[in-house]
Amino acid sequence: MHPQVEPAETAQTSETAERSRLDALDKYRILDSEPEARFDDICRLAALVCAAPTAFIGFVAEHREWFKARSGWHIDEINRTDSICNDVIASNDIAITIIEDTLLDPRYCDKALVIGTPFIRFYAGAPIRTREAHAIGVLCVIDKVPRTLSAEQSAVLGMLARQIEALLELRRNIVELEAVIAERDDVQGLLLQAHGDIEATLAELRRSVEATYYLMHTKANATIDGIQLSQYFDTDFPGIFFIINAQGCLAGWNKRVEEVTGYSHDEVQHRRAIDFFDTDELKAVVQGKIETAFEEGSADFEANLMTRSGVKIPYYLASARVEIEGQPYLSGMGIDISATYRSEEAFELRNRAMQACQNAVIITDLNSRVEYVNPAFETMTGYANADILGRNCSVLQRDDTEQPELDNLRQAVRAQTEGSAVLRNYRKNGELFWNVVHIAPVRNHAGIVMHFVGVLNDVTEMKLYEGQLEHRANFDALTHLANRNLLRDRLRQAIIHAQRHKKIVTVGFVDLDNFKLINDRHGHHAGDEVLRTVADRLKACIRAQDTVARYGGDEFAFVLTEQAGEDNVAFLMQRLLRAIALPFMVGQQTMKVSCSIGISLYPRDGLDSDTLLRLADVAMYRAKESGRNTFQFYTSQVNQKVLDRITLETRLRHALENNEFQVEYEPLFNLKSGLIVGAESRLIWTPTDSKAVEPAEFLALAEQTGLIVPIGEWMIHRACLDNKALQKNGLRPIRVGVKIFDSQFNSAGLRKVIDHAITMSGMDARYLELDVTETLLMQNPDASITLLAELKECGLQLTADDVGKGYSSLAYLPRFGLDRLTIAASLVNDIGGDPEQARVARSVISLGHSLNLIVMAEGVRSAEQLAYLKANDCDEIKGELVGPALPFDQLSILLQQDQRVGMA
Ligand SMILES: Nc1nc2c(ncn2[C@@H]2O[C@H](COP(=O)(O)OP(=O)(O)OP(=O)(O)O)[C@@H](O)[C@H]2O)c(=O)[nH]1
Repeated sequence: MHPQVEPAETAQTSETAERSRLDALDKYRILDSEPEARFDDICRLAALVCAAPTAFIGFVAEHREWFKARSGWHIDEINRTDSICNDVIASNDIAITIIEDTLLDPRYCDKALVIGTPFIRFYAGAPIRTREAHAIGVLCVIDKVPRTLSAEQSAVLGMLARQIEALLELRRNIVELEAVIAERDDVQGLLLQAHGDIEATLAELRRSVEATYYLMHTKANATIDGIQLSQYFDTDFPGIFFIINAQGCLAGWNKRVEEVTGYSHDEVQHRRAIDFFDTDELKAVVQGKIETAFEEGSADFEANLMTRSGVKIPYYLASARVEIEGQPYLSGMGIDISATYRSEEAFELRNRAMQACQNAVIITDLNSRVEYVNPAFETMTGYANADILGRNCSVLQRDDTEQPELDNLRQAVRAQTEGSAVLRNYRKNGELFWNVVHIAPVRNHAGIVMHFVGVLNDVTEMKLYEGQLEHRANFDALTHLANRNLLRDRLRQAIIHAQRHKKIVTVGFVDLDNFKLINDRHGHHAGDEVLRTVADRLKACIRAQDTVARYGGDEFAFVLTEQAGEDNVAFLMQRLLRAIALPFMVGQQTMKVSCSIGISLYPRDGLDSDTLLRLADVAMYRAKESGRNTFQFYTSQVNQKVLDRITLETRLRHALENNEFQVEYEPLFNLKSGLIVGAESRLIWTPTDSKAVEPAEFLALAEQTGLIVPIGEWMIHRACLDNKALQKNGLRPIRVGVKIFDSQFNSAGLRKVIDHAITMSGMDARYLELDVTETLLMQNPDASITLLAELKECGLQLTADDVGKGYSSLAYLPRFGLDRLTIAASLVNDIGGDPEQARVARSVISLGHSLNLIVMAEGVRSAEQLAYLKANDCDEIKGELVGPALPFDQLSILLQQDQRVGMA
């Protein structure tokens, strides 16, 4: 181990790795390339799916990050030192890098792009890697607010990065193929030349045959055996020349024969022609050729000549029969075709590179006529080589030639540059498919463009999938209406149009009234059905060119253009309210639902989409406050009221964590003994920065916002803990009553909350009394019966509050498993004033007793009321006459005194 040399080695290794990464990046020729539609599409889709305002595709070069495509950002490149993507590249991690809040990360909190435009708070980057696994770029989405990505969004981002890699491979294929095709063109030139040489050999052969005749006839005494013919053939011919006699032996030859074979004159003399060849098999072939030439007049063939030293040289050999002095001879010639062989091999090799390319390859001439397609092209298009050779490659578009992207390719061909396009092409069987096409000119060694090469990638499936993603990102799955994304987009477009043409845009915000109850009573499934019905009705009322959207939950919104004035809008709103309020069937049940609508107008109320939507929402709140099932235009007064409500809501949301709630207890007395038998808990809210807020003011808001559920839970815990504390102090045990609010009653998990409160406090459950209003119980009596039975299993006591106020529940009351009834305070109040109401109070007492329930009267203010209740056998009372609600300490003192209240 040499620890001291490690850092230097590591530095060197990373420097080498960086060098090869930069080399790999160069191979794609992507830096500073023209914008390309496909990269732009991917970028836009990444932003849409990840619901991010900005996305970009960046490539990290030596000193800079350069952006190939951007959505929602307008910078071409940044310094590498400012780049967050640089870290993604450096980590060489294949996973997506997510920085949920850059300001909380010391590596990024002071980066220029974090503290300045575009103020990156959230960053997610999927690396783009080469086939050798070098990270060269990143597909990123960024946001101005801290956040994260869902698992699905991460998966889509990764998949889009893979698409970019496939596009890059097309570019790299092109770069590699350009070289291959240029070499192939050069080799083809050599081959043509070699074939020309063979033609020349044959011509020379004819000449030599004639010359041999001439020689033999003019030099009457010449013997031809054993002579070197070169002296008679003063020629530049680079090949060998020979004469073979009837015995198959060399009778004459030129000097080249000895030079090529390495045999001396004497060795060549009378050597059989077949002795210049290697194997017996080959010798037999050559012998056959010689015999053919003697019999038929000529023969030619290719074979390896073997030299004296054993080297084999490929030769093209041709011979013709001649007669010399009445004797048959063969006059023959041969040329070395090693170079041709090599060229052919090279040609084959280049062809194989294109054949093996996974992407479809097409080579055309300068008039776009197809010269070559590889097997992948055949598989992709269904066109075999023979179908398409010589045809214009526009055959792939059939009649669909008006595609704007085709101009990119036409322009590239004209300018003899690279170009790319996303095209609708058609297979041989007529089926449409989507292609990414990248083309480039191919230059020969003299720099002249001879061909164009195109590489095609079938992206049909990807296009379909992207279409689905886009649909999902823009439309609501339940109702198929536009979602808030698309609505905002449409609203922005409508504003631009209205600005140009001096028109009005109407923005409406619709919220269903008391929709929660539908879910609670009939289940989520029925709720969904209601939402779908409302969506259909809204759509039916609004013109097709306008936009209706599901904004979220039970909220809808619409954007209307071309509406002439408020009167028309008001008329339409009335129609809308009526349409929504019509009864409809869900399963076997008839249902009704109403909605509240808020409206804002461009340009009167606001000039941008965010403001208009916010103000329509504000107006909708006002419509709710005006009693629901109505609409309201935005006005500044509306704004003030709603602002007050929103302020209150914000404070209420923090009240629990700020410990701003207390509980007070109103004592309950037994009418016979006069002793305290219970205490009714009451919630008090005193915000830290203001005076106490009236329960009437905040409880309704807590109900509407759903905050009542955690607040109610806290109250149950507090009441149990306080009551147990009294018992721990040795006081006589009493019941503690807790009112259950509507949302609490309907929320899942009330039983769990109660179990938890009882266990945590250690109080015996029988000292807990839950008070539920009769109205609430009767909203869905069957469901109430089930829930109350479940709650009773804990051992607690149940009281029906406000009995006698309205509902006639005689059939149900016995089935609720109650322990007590409380006579409605309004009835008690009327005792002494309205005899009829007093009689109703008396009936409630009899009814309770007939059901074996304890009956309590609340809100007792006067001695007269007390006397009446006592005379009619009411069991328990509370009210200002006998004692107000008290803080825990004072209740404790009161219990310590355990005084009887005079009940005379
Ligand atoms: N069935 C169903 N319910 C949903 C869906 N999305 C949200 N909700 C429910 O819609 C209800 C929205 O209730 P709110 O608008 O807050 O209250 P509300 O009962 O309509 O009362 P107001 O708006 O004050 O009239 C909540 O109970 C949500 O759980 C959904 O996709 N399907």
